[in-house]
Amino acid sequence: MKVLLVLYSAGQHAQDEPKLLGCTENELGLRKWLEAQGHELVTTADKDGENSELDKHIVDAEIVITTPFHPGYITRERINKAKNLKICITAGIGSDHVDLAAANERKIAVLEVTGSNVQSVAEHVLMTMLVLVRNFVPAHEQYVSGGWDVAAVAKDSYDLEGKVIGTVGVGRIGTRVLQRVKPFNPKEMLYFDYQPLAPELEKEIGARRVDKLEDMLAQCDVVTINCPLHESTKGLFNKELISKMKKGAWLVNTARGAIVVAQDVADALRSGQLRGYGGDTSFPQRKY
Ligand SMILES: NC(=O)C1=CN([C@@H]2O[C@H](COP(=O)(O)OP(=O)(O)OC[C@H]3O[C@@H](n4cnc5c(N)ncnc54)[C@H](O)[C@@H]3O)[C@@H](O)[C@H]2O)C=CC1
Repeated sequence: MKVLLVLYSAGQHAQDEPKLLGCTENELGLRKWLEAQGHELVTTADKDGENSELDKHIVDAEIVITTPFHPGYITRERINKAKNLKICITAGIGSDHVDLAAANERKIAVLEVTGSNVQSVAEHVLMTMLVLVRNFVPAHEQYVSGGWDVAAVAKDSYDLEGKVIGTVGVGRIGTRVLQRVKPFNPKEMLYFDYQPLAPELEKEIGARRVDKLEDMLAQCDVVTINCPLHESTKGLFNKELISKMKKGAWLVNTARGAIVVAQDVADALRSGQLRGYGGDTSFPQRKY
């Protein structure tokens, strides 16, 4: 079988740290094993534009593996060209870089490594909440550039303690976020999801389910987005939904950039409707 691996190139960093597996140099540690099984492995970082290596090799590849960090976008056009494609694997979580409808029509299986980095994301969410609420970045920038106007920093610096925190999506990451927020003594923790938490877990965490997203947003000081990007979450946080949030709330979106409308977030930050926004992903994912 021909396996096409689309990863970022790490250069010297790959040599510095051989455990940095998600790069073209270290190839997820797959080459030796795949070749021993008689498969062909093609690895590339070149994924954009019609003449990319991805476009060249997808034509006869049977398996494509890519990551959300340097995603090879598997569009309908590419799927149409990929006559032998049987499996798209996401070396991570979130397969929105694949046109799922087109893959489904062709019966191409789309698989991901469920649970693979959920702790890292939950910690990242907590870090982002603290950094935003504490007004850390402006304070840091001010200090390293030689200034120190303490009042300018202090007037916008708060604690997580006593705040209402809500998550959109309470799957593997959302649950871990709530578990990590709990020791900070929030006033309340809320969640919006189609699926309720198991009653014992809900009780253990001390979170409350809210049936309507808008109702949850109206109560939250901090909102964290932990649902997948799909047809009904694309552009979900637009001007209208953001206007339903509590004025001056913080929004943390480590899920996917396209769940928010970037311009509407920027406008809300300027108007003060949002006090801060923290992201971890953008759309399209920024090039290296
Ligand atoms: N920044 C990063 O590096 C990473 C980001 N992610 C993102 O986080 C997302 C969630 O990951 P997991 O928690 O592992 O997935 P999961 O499948 O365990 O949980 C997702 C939850 O979202 C809920 N959901 C789906 N649509 C919803 C909607 N419209 N409103 C509210 N809830 C909704 C589901 O019912 C489910 O409970 C991934 O799909 C991915 O986009 C995941 C890993 C790394």
